[in-house]
Amino acid sequence: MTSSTARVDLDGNPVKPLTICMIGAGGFIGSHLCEKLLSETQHTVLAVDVYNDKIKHLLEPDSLPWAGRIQFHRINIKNDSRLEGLIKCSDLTVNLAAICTPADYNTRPLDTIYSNFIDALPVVKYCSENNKRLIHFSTCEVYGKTIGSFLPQDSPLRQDPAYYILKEDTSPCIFGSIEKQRWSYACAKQLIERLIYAEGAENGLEFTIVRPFNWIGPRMDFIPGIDGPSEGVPRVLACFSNNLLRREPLKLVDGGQSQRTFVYIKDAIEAVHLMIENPARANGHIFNVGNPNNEVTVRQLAEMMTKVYAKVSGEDSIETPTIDVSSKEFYGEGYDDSDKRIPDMTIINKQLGWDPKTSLWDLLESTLTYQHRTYAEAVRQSIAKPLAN
Ligand SMILES: NC(=O)c1ccc[n+]([C@@H]2O[C@H](COP(=O)([O-])OP(=O)(O)OC[C@H]3O[C@@H](n4cnc5c(N)ncnc54)[C@H](O)[C@@H]3O)[C@@H](O)[C@H]2O)c1
Ligand SMILES: O=C(O)[C@H]1O[C@H](OP(=O)(O)OP(=O)(O)OC[C@H]2O[C@@H](n3ccc(=O)[nH]c3=O)[C@H](O)[C@@H]2O)[C@H](O)[C@@H](O)[C@@H]1O
Repeated sequence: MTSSTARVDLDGNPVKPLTICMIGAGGFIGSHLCEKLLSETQHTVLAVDVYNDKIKHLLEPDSLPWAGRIQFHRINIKNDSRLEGLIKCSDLTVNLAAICTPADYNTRPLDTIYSNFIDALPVVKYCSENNKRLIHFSTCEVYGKTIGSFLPQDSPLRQDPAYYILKEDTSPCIFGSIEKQRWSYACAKQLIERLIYAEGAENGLEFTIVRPFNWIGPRMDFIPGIDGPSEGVPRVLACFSNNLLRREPLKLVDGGQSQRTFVYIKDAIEAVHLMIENPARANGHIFNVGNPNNEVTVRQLAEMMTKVYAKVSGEDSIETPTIDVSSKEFYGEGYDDSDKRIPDMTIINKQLGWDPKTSLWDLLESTLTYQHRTYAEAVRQSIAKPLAN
C-alpha cells in the first residue's frame, strides 16, 4: 500500500520525498528497509548490492505500484567508479554492506577488516566531500565484553546494571587480545565509527550511526545446503532453524551460557525509518537499536525455538533437542564471545520516541512460521535425495 497523505516528521514538518542510496540493500536488513520505504513512503531507493535474491519480489514485475521508485545497481563497492555518482545524486546514503557473520571473523579476518573498514572508507569520503547525509550501520559488538564479566563470579556487583548495561556515550569498548581474531569485526566497526565521528567534527559530515542488537526475522542469512553453502555457518537464528528443519539437535557453543537480547526486524526497521525522516533529531547521534526486554541465554533461546517450532510445524520435538559443542570445534581457533548485551534505550527514546514492541515468543512464532513455509519442503527433498540415488 502506498501512502497518499503527506508525511510529517516528529515535529510536524512535511517530509519531502528523498532519493536514498542504499548500499547492501540486498541483504537481510536492506530487504526489510526497502519493503518499508516502498510500501509506506514516497522515497526512491537506489539499491546497491552484489546480490538481489532477497529483494527480487520488490523489483519484479514492472507493474508493482512502486516500480518507478526502485532501481537495482549490481555493484561491488570495493572497486566500482559508479558508486560516487549514485551517492552524488542521492539525498541520503544508508550503508549496510559488510561481512557480518561471526564464523568469518576468526577464519577470514582480513576479508572482515577490509569489508568493515577499508571498503566503507570511500562511502564516508564521498558523503563528506559532496555534503550528503550518511546513516552507517555499525554493531552492538563494538561494546565487546561487559565490565561485569571481569569481576569475580560471586561478586554482587555483577547484578548492578552499571556493570552491564551498554550506553552509547559512556560504555567503554572492551575486546580480547589480538590472537582472539573474533574481535577483528568489532575493531574495524569501531574504527569506522571513529572516522565518521571525526568527519562530523572536522568537516561537518551529517551522520547517524546505528548499533543493532541482534535483529532477527524472516530472510536472515541462509539455510546451509538450501540457499547457501552446505558447510556455511550463518548466525544463530539460521543455525538453529536449520537444525530444527533437519530434526537435528541444536548445537550450544560452550554450553549456551552467553546472553543476548533479540529484537524483531520489523520493530527495528521502524527505528531506521524514524532516523531517515527526522534528520534534525538523528544527525550526530549514535543509536542503540535493540529490545532490552527480550534477554535470554543462548540455551534458553534454543529451548524456546524448539517449543515454537513444534507448535508451528505440528511436529513433535526430537528426544535430545540440544547438544553441547566447544567453540573451538564449532568456530575454530581465535573465537571469543560477548557475554551479555543489554542496550540502554535513553538516547533513542529521547531523540526519536522509539520503543520495540514484539516479545521474543511472538517474533519467533512469526519467524519460524516463515522458515517452515519457506524451507521445510526443500529440506525434506534434500534429505530424501541421497536415498533415492
Ligand atoms: N542483523 C543484525 O542484527 C546486525 C547486527 C549488528 C550489525 N549489523 C550490521 O548491519 C548491516 C547489515 O546486516 P545484515 O544482517 O543485513 O547483513 P547481510 O549480510 O544480510 O547484508 C549485507 C549485504 O551487504 C552486501 N555487501 C557486502 N559487501 C558488499 C560489497 N563489497 N559491495 C556490495 N554489496 C556488498 C551483501 O551482499 C549483503 O547483501 C551490516 O553492516 C552489519 O554489520 C547487523
Ligand atoms: O546481531 C548482532 O547484533 C551482532 O552480533 C552477531 O554476533 P553474535 O550475536 O555473537 O552472533 P550469532 O551467530 O547470532 O550468535 C549468538 C550466540 O549464539 C551462539 N551459537 C551460534 C550458533 C549456534 O549454532 N550455536 C550457538 O550456540 C554463539 O556462540 C553466540 O554466543 C554478529 O556479529 C553480527 O551479525 C552482529 O554485529
